Amino acid sequence: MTVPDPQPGWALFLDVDGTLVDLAGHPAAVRVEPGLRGLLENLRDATGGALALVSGRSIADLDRLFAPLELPAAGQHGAEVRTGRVAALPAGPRRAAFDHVAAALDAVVHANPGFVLEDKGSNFALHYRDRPGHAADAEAAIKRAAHELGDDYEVISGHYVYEAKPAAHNKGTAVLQLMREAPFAGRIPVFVGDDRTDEDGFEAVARLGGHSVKIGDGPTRARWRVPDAQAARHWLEDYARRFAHAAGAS
Ligand SMILES: O=P(O)(O)OC[C@H]1O[C@H](O[C@H]2O[C@H](CO)[C@@H](O)[C@H](O)[C@H]2O)[C@H](O)[C@@H](O)[C@@H]1O
Repeated sequence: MTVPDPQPGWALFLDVDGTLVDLAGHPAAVRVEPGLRGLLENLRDATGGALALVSGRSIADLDRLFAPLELPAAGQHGAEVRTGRVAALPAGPRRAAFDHVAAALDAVVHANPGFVLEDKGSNFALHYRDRPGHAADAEAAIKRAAHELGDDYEVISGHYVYEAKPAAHNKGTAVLQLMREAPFAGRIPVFVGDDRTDEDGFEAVARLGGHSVKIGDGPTRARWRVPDAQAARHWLEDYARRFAHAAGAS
């Protein structure tokens, strides 16, 4: 495990699936471990509020998952960003095209029992975890969806999932946006994540002179690495303990 020496004045950007919660067979089946909400509250206090969830999930989904906590967050891979309590979709989805694409993807799910569709508002995710032999079908369906949604949509892949998302936004653009605002501005950004989409976050914090921590194996642009999500959470617990009274430090 190689991690940066904990310092006061950090702003923390935390991925969710595979980082704060362990992966599960279905998006709704993840378990928020006892103590995780408390850890997030302690980290929020230790960073003077500069703690954000940066996820592929929608912000509404994050709020449901971590209720009653409503933290600063970036959802849908940066397509929506919230500081404080107001969420905004920077580029409103074209509803008619969205409804048509949703119906087409629903038909794909019906034809492929085991596929799971998430309509997140700006992004569509098509999960094939229960039909791993049919990844190509999921990819083709999401490619058709992205094509129909327009040139400004792209396809990304994650753990047994293909997603159609606005190309202009990613976890890196979300970090840069949050870092321009209080209470993040002026702090040293630290991004922790496990997945390919977290690489944009790693790159953004590197540009700002911050730290990037990759969970698990695999190629990465992150500077630091921990073996698994549990090790990352222990490291974050240590940070919260050390700087429990450092709110406002920068
Ligand atoms: O950026 P993240 O917070 O890591 O979110 C990425 C995607 O996570 C969810 O899907 C993944 O986790 C599910 C639950 O463990 C798992 O069943 C699925 O196979 C994974 O792909 C979420 O459902 C997606 O919307 C996020 O984009």
